[in-house]
Amino acid sequence: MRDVLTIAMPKGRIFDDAVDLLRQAGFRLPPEFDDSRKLIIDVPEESFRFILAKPMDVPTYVEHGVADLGIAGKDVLLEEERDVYELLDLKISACYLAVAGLPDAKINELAPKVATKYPHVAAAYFREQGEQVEIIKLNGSIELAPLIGLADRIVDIVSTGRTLKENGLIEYERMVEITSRLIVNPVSFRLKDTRINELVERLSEIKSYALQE
Ligand SMILES: Nc1ncnc2c1ncn2[C@@H]1O[C@H](COP(=O)(O)OP(=O)(O)OP(=O)(O)O)[C@@H](O)[C@H]1O
Ligand SMILES: O=P(O)(O)OC[C@H]1O[C@H](OP(=O)(O)OP(=O)(O)O)[C@H](O)[C@@H]1O
Repeated sequence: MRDVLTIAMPKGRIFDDAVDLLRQAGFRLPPEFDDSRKLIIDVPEESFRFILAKPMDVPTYVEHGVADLGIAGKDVLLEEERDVYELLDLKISACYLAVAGLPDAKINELAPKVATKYPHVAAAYFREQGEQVEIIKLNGSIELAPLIGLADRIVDIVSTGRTLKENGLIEYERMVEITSRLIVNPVSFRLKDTRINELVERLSEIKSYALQE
């Protein structure tokens, strides 16, 4: 009997891209993946169990071993710093992290305030730049912060750039490119290596096929 692999999937933006990728790799995922509120989806024909989690929580499930594998944005992996291995860059849900703010902001603020959903990434970035900042953690609508005077700058995800533009903000610095990654629990990787390597191989084949095009 094949080992069952439990995979933590991020709900939201990445989900559809991740499902498409698994289907392209030849895994038969039932219609529940297209429209369902279920948080656990078993696919016995493929010996998979999927758990549907908040994107920021995926590495937590994998670190604790309740999921063998997970799909998470590089932004989440940088912020969470969990004890997991990154197996593959899936090259889906591409975006980047940037420092942004108002176009006419004063340059020499003393310890400027930085609003972000990514306090650890932001703190590490400004530390490396030798700049002292005060980090303000928000959970969304980050672009509001400079508009209403809560912060001088923001560190946030940019994809099309539309949110910055429509709120009259500009990008100061592009920090790091983001794509989604396949991550694994280190113990699962040892115990279920055959199945996990097969999954990685099938996903890598699509990647190389896509690159040839
Ligand atoms: N334009 C984008 N904005 C935010 N995240 C993006 C974008 N494009 C791709 N991503 C990827 O999608 C992930 C976030 O997905 P999503 O927006 O569904 O979750 P979330 O913001 O954590 O959820 P919620 O809005 O429920 O708090 C990020 O971790 C990032 O890797
Ligand atoms: O460059 P764009 O294509 O405009 O995408 C970037 C925006 O999308 C995300 O917000 P989200 O929609 O997740 O809402 P949130 O503010 O609730 O996090 C992100 O935080 C930016 O605000």
